[in-house]
Amino acid sequence: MAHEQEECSKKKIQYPLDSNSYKILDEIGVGVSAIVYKAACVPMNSTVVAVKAIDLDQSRADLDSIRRESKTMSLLSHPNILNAHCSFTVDCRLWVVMPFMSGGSLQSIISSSFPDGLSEPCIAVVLKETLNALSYLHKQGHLHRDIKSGNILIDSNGSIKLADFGVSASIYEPNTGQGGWASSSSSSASRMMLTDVAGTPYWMAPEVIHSHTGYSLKADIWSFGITALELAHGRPPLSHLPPSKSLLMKITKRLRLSDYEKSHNQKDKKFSKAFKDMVGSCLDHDPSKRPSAEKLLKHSFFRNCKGSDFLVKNVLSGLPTVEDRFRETRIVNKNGSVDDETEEDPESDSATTIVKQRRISGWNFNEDGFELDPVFPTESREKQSESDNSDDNVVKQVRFGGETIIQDQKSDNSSYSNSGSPGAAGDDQAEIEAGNIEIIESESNVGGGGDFDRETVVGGLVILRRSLDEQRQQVCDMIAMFGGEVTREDQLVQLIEKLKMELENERKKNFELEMELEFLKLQISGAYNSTDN
Ligand SMILES: Nc1ncnc2c1ncn2[C@@H]1O[C@H](COP(=O)(O)OP(=O)(O)OP(=O)(O)O)[C@@H](O)[C@H]1O
Repeated sequence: MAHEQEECSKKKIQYPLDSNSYKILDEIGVGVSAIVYKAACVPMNSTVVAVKAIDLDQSRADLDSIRRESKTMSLLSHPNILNAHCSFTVDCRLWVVMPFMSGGSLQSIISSSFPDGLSEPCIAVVLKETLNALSYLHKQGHLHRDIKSGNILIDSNGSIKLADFGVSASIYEPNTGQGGWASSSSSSASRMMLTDVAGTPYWMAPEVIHSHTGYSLKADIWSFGITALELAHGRPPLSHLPPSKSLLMKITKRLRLSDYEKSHNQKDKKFSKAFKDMVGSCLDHDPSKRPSAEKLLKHSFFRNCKGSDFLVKNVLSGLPTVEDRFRETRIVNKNGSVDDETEEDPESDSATTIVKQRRISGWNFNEDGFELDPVFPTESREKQSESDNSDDNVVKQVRFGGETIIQDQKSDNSSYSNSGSPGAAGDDQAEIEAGNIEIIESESNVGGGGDFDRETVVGGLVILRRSLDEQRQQVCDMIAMFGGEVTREDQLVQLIEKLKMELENERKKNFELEMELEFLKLQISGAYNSTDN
């Protein structure tokens, strides 16, 4: 297919815009919708470059927005930002030609050679250089939106560059083609808000996931904090779960303790107070309380930071080449990857204790443990639940597949005793897999003599069904939001639900009118009787 002329920075050397000028040497990485190659640019003395071939059919951004974005990015210039040499299309792929960073990404380094994370002085150098890039970007009014170690690249001399602006967006351009904007009366950059969901789930700030509230530059600071944890532990929090599940759990703000515990296995690792404090400030749930990139640079953690030579000695020396590392990961993945989305949770089917199945209403950064810690539903609710249990109540557990939900007979509205918030029953269903419904009695709570209260259980199941319907609706909305197709069946179910609601409203209206009519009739007959008398 014909190669199109694309943007190329005027100031830079003109790299050829046809694929024939590049000799592919090796595959060095894969992303969600791209393959990265090491290549030689033949007409330019076979200069080694990296070519990222983005599959435009799979990419969430359309070609226009990628073009606009790469044009904007080519105007940026900073020693810690990786600018592309040029880009052009080859069939249904966009080729982005960029400088080859021989060390590859920090993600590829830790996953191959530092599975438990890097040392603190090394992390400080990497993060400081990344912050330099972020501070510059933010000053120019740009969000990166995908800060993670996979997008931090290192060269043979230890220099660090932030890459991958595939999902980055400018907060000065009201329409980047990347998504919607929440209106703002002020043109101030810090107040501008983006509203679409972008980035990679594990690193996403809460406000990006709950995108209806809008988010801004501080979303990058959250991801920066998660990246710090990733570099320290070797993996970001919740990474033992497939991304979709981690995203869903953040949306519903619900985790199971057993899920959490699996990721929390490095308690003995020690980190400095300054590091913990710096990361903690980035992971504040309130974006306005997170420091700016510029302010972070002044944090004591970065005060006696070493230089790039330190990284050469302590990270790069003895490291296999980026292509060898990539080959290795491919072999490991072929022999059974732990990140497999279809991986079964071994605990989900086993009879785990109720404590393990306790719901978690959110997560907070724990400075001491240097991790995200689970937050349980408020104490008053827990106590209420405990006292209800001791009150000779029959507590039923409704089990869906591997999930157990404790149902309290005395609960006001037959809701679930472990709901974190009012009306949260719908949220609880996020992880419930449709399947065998089993009603069992809690062994520790059969004070009521093991009665089987059919009414309570049926009431609970009706609520459960309603919340499942709501959940289905939410999932459909999410699929649509991510550009996926909602099946015909789902569309019909949605239509039926809508019609049901309309019917219900009409019934309610009719009932009210009938009551009014009855009332009027009574009034008229009363008035008639009194005139009669
Ligand atoms: N310019 C480059 N020089 C050297 N290696 C690179 C370069 N760009 C990317 N890589 C390697 O290729 C890998 C994949 O990069 P890519 O940007 O496609 O994926 P990612 O950022 O890890 O994932 P995602 O698609 O989710 O953003 C990186 O982890 C890195 O090791």
